[in-house]
Amino acid sequence: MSKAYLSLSRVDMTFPGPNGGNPVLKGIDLAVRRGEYISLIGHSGCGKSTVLNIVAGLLKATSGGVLLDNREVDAPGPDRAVVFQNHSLLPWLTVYQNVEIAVDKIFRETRTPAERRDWILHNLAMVNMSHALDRLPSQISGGMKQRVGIARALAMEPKVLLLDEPFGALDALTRAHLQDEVIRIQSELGNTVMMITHDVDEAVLMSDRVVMMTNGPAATVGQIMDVPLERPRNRIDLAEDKVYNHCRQEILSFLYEKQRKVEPISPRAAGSFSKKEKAVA
Ligand SMILES: Nc1ncnc2c1ncn2[C@@H]1O[C@H](COP(=O)(O)OP(=O)(O)OP(=O)(O)O)[C@@H](O)[C@H]1O
Repeated sequence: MSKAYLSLSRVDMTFPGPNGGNPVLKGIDLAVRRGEYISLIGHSGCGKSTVLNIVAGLLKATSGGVLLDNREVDAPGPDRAVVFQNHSLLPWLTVYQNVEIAVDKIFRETRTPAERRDWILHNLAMVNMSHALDRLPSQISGGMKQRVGIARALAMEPKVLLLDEPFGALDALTRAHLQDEVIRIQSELGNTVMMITHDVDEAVLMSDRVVMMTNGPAATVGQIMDVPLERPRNRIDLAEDKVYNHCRQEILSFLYEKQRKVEPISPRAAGSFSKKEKAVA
């Protein structure tokens, strides 16, 4: 593998708590190439968002470190843009203004107002939102809000795009549509992307590699799978593709055989189980 652009080395994370705290991550090692699209998949609560938040600089690892383009990550910064499952648009600003606020912050010193305006319009056009520039978030659909969030992230020209279940709250058709748009944009721009997902098909369809995490506590990287599918990828053709189905199978086997979890059927049936699932792996 060529030199890592983003690397996590021996990352441990223990949240404070009784009896020495809650060890969530243990010895996470991961090297991501420039322009690579990787997905993190694993059972609920295993620590995927914690990994992403450490890369974003929103959380500090208990030990170990993160390097991005040879610089240590120790705080949030504009070189890492995050898109969350539930959009984080400012409700009192229009679509245009929500992107403008990020662009002005980053490029105020280096680009003229006209250049910044063109850049905002360009990024909103890329996600097909040019028709709704003056609308407020309350006046657009969930899928449109996610598009604006993606445009805002892209407009920051981050070194890494961090996507935390970006399509998780969308209906199936909107989700498919937006996945295709992100695939197209990534192929045009060559972004380095780390995406969290629960969706096996989404992981295979979009990623160059899928990172499978073991169950917590003290979750780590259990397996990393290459997705050797040519790009551009077409979701309809892939349904019949042997390689695609093999990749799906590999993830399913990891999640439901090697890292199987038993979930209580209902709180009443759960008896003395804690709210979190009980791992039996
Ligand atoms: N700030 C925090 N303080 C204390 N514990 C936390 C904090 N953030 C996460 N945790 C705990 O760390 C564990 C992993 O959480 P995390 O959100 O990273 O998992 P996840 O794999 O992203 O889950 P999901 O798939 O359900 O979103 C959980 O047990 C959670 O309660």
